[in-house]
Amino acid sequence: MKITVVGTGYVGLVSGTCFAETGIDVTCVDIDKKKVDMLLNGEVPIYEPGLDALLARNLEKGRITFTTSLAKGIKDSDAVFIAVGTPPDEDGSADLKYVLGVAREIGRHMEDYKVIITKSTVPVGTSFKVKAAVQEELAKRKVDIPFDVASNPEFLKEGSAIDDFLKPDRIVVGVESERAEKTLKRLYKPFLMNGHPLLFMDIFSSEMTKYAANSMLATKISFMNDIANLCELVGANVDLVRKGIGSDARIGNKFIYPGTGYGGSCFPKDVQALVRTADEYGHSLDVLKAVESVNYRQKSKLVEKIKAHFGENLKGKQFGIWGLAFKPKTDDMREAPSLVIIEQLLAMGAQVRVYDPVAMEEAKHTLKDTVVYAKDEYDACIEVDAMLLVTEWSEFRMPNFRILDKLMNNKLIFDGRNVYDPEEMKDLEYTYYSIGRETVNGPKSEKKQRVVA
Ligand SMILES: NC(=O)c1ccc[n+]([C@@H]2O[C@H](COP(=O)([O-])OP(=O)(O)OC[C@H]3O[C@@H](n4cnc5c(N)ncnc54)[C@H](O)[C@@H]3O)[C@@H](O)[C@H]2O)c1
Ligand SMILES: O=c1ccn([C@@H]2O[C@H](COP(=O)(O)OP(=O)(O)O[C@H]3O[C@H](CO)[C@@H](O)[C@H](O)[C@H]3O)[C@@H](O)[C@H]2O)c(=O)[nH]1
Repeated sequence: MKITVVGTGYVGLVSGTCFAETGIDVTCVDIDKKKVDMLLNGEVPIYEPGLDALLARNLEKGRITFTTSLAKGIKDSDAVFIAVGTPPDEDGSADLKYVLGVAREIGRHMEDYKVIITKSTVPVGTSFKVKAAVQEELAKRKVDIPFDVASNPEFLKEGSAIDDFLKPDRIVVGVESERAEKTLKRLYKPFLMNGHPLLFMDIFSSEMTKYAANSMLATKISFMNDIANLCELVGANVDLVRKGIGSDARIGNKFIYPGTGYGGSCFPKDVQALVRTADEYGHSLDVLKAVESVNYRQKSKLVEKIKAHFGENLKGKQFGIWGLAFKPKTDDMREAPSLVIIEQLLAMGAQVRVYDPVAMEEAKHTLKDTVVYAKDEYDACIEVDAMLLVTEWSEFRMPNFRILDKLMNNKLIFDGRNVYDPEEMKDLEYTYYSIGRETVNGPKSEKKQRVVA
């Protein structure tokens, strides 16, 4: 079986490589020549754990190749996956120009039957726009080549993308013909052998499932951030509350970690796009509107604590930031909370030193020369007035506090991911702010009035 994947970003490259791993013959197409050249050399342009080795193996076996020519890429393939970006348009809706551009190009070049599958995250009804675009191009060519469209949203997470793809909780496929269903069943057969469910449904429901899934996960996070903020006010500990509610199987213990707000290339844009779609239908998604506003507020949470500690003017103060990427195990800086935090600190006159194990180069595109790029986490703390932990990389979990004590001007930490144990911070005599927990060794005015029965 031969397939083509158009777009070699996080989704296209991981999908293509994982399909190749099952023995399928894969051609990946991208308009970015530099990327294609790198990939042909076995160099992976993004940081995704395990991807280099998997790609190298499949390149060596000749099961995967890369090209900038879609015409060449789709020749003889049974299925074409569209996995290009769908960034937010000015009004928050998904911009479909890349997806529909690829659809038109497929229509211009296809010579035999294909299933054209939209893997990008797209609003309900987009697969039919893809169908119309292909049909239009075939009509211009005055040819009648049969094809089907299908929807197969992707649920992988950055940082664990390969595992998520090879061992998915489920595979969702929207189809409107038996022929397309048969092709996709064959394609996903190796995954079914491991017992992962393949859910066939109509195309509208499949497209909607992707937005509903991301919106539900974003809702859990914003809910927990709101509860964490209340925990601080009433003197409760959100870590205990999280464990207390997470052990109820109906709630579940995943995606209920409070922090500095959700970021990344998916949740912010997908929640926004679903709200926008609903508005277009005259339906207000009030829950999701609240999810967005809580998330917006949460990104300023650490800076609010800094303001309460130091006051509004941070001139002459220096801060060390640990972690820049929107989450650990990725170099993706899209919608990273660190960017909001740094912008606010700089606006208040502070100086900032930053360190991230893999996202420094990506971060430079946005932060340019506004910050000092440290060589490691300790270098980021030289003569700083406080350290801010923003991304919970595992290497930040057990720092050598004796070294930090000597480097920092103050023993002061603002932890945006609740990585450290407040009891240990107390023993080490740090002033320690975290999310949804009592401040350790904080100013006296911080002490909360507990409600006593
Ligand atoms: N990143 C994720 O974790 C993730 C997970 C699930 C779903 N998604 C969705 O998948 C889609 C892709 O996301 P991504 O993060 O992989 O995007 P990305 O920006 O990393 O990659 C998109 C790629 O498409 C290429 N491209 C653009 N136009 C093209 C064209 N006409 N022909 C060939 N290539 C073209 C770009 O050069 C780029 O390499 C989006 O809709 C996203 O919402 C992303
Ligand atoms: O309990 C949690 C879990 C996550 N986050 C934050 O949420 C954001 C997104 O994290 P995650 O979902 O792990 O990463 P993504 O790679 O953005 O993956 C999401 O977005 C993808 C693109 O649509 C989907 O495919 C995935 O299923 C979905 O989890 C990050 O900023 C995390 O820090 C929290 O604050 N608390």
